[in-house]
Amino acid sequence: MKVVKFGGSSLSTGEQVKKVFNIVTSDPARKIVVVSAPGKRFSSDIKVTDLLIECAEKLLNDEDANDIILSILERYENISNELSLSSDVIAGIKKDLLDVLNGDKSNSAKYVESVKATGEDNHAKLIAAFFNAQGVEANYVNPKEAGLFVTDELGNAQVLPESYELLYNLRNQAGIIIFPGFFGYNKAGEVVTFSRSGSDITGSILANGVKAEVYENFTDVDAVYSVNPNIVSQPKEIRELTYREMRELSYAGFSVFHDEALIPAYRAGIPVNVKNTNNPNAPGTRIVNERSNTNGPVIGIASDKGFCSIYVSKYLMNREIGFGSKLLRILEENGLSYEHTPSGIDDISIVLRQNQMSYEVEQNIISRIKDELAADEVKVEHNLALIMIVGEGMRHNVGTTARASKALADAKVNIEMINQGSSEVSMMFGIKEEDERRAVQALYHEFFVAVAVVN
Ligand SMILES: Nc1ncnc2c1ncn2[C@@H]1O[C@H](COP(=O)(O)OP(=O)(O)O)[C@@H](O)[C@H]1O
Ligand SMILES: N[C@@H](CC(=O)OP(=O)(O)O)C(=O)O
Repeated sequence: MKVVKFGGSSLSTGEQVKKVFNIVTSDPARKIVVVSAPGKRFSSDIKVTDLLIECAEKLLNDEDANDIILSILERYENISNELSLSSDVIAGIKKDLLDVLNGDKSNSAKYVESVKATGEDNHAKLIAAFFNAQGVEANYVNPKEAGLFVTDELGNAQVLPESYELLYNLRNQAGIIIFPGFFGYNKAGEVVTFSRSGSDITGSILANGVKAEVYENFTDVDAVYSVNPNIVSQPKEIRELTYREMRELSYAGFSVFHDEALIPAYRAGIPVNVKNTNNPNAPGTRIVNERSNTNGPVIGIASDKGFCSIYVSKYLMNREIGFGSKLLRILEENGLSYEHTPSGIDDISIVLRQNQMSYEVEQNIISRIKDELAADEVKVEHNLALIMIVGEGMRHNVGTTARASKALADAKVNIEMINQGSSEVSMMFGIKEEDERRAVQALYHEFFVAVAVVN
C-alpha cells in the first residue's frame, strides 16, 4: 500500500486534478491520497490558504470580506466546472465555508485555524466527488474520524502518538481514501493546523500509521535538486538522499519538502519518493536510510534568510560553570527558540530567527546579559542568511571546509560565522543576507562544477 500526497500546485486547476486522477488510478497500490488546498496556478497567483487567512482576519476585524469569499469560492467553482462536476459539489463547499466563517469568533486564533483548514477539507471532498464521477470508488475521510489527533499548538501542531494505531484501520477501508492534509484535531475535538506547507506532514503520519511500502510526495519539480532552482538554473537532480541529509536540507531552506515531515516516515523506515505530477514517469528523488551512490562530499546546498545573531564575549567564559545555561535561560524567559550556538573559548553566538524578537525584547535581552552575566560585550547582528552544505560524504572528507571557505572568499563573500553540525553531515555558514545568492552560486560552482546561474 502506498500513501500519495499532492501539493497545492498539483491541484490548482481541473487539468491538474485530472493528472492526479490518472496517477492514482494507474497503480492499485495508491490507496491513500492526501491533498492540499488549491495552490498557485502561476507565480503571482495566491494560494487558497492565504486567501482564507486574509478572509478570517478581515472578519475578525469586522471588515467586509465579500470579495475575498467570492474569490475563494471561484477557485473551487473553476476547478469543479473544468471537471464537469454536479452543482451539488459547489453548493456543499459554499455551505461548509459559510458555516465556518459564521462560526464562533470568541477565540480568534482558533477561529483562524478552522477557516484555514477548510482549504484542504473542501478540496478533498471535491476530489473524492471527481473520482466517483469517473466511476472509481473514493471516499473523503475526515481526520477526526480517522483518529489524527494532535497537540494544541495552533499553527504548529505535533501528532499525538496514539494516532498511529488508530490510523492503521484506514487499511481496511474500501476504495481510495481522499484525506485532507494540513490539520488534525486536539483532544477537545477542535481543528489544529500543522505549520505552513504541513500537508507533507499529514502524508508522512499516514504512511507511518498504515505502514505503507512508500510515501510518494508529488509536487511540481522532477526531483529534489542539489540547490534551490530559483538560485541556480537547471541544478543537478538528486536521485537518492538519506533522511538525515533531507532533514538538514529542508530545515535549511529546501521548501520542496517540509522538514518536520521526515520524522514519521523515518521512524517507520518508510522510503519517501518526491515525484512530479507533471512528469510522473521521471524517477524523482528517493529518501532512504542509507544511500549507495557516491557523488562527492556534498549532496546539497540550502540557504535561508531572516536570521540574527547575539554575540556574547566574556574573558574566561570557558571556566564559568553554567554560563551557557544562564544565557539560554534568558532567551527561554523571553519565549525565544534558537537555531545554532557556534562558540569559542571566551565567546559564543546564538543564532535565531529574527522575526521572533521585537526591538523591546532585544533591548531587554542585551541589558540582562550584560547585568546578570557580567558579559564584556553583547552585540546583535541582523539580516543574516544561513547557508547549509550537506552530505554524508563530509564525515570522511577533511577538505570540505577549506574548499567552501575559499569559494566564498573568491566570490568576495565575508563569512560571519561557521558551525560544523555535530551530526557531521552538515556545515553552516552565516553571511550577510545581500550575499546569499552570490554565496550559494559560488558554492554550487565549487562542488557541482560550472553551470549557468539565474541573476
Ligand atoms: N532544492 C530544491 N529542489 C526542488 N525544488 C525546490 C528546491 N528548493 C526550493 N524548491 C522549490 O520548491 C517548489 C515545490 O514546493 P511547493 O511549492 O511547496 O510544492 P507543492 O505545491 O507541491 O507543495 C519547487 O517548485 C521549487 O521552486
Ligand atoms: N495549504 C497549506 C498546506 C500545504 O501543504 O500546502 P502546499 O502543499 O501547497 O505547500 C499551506 O499553504 O500551507
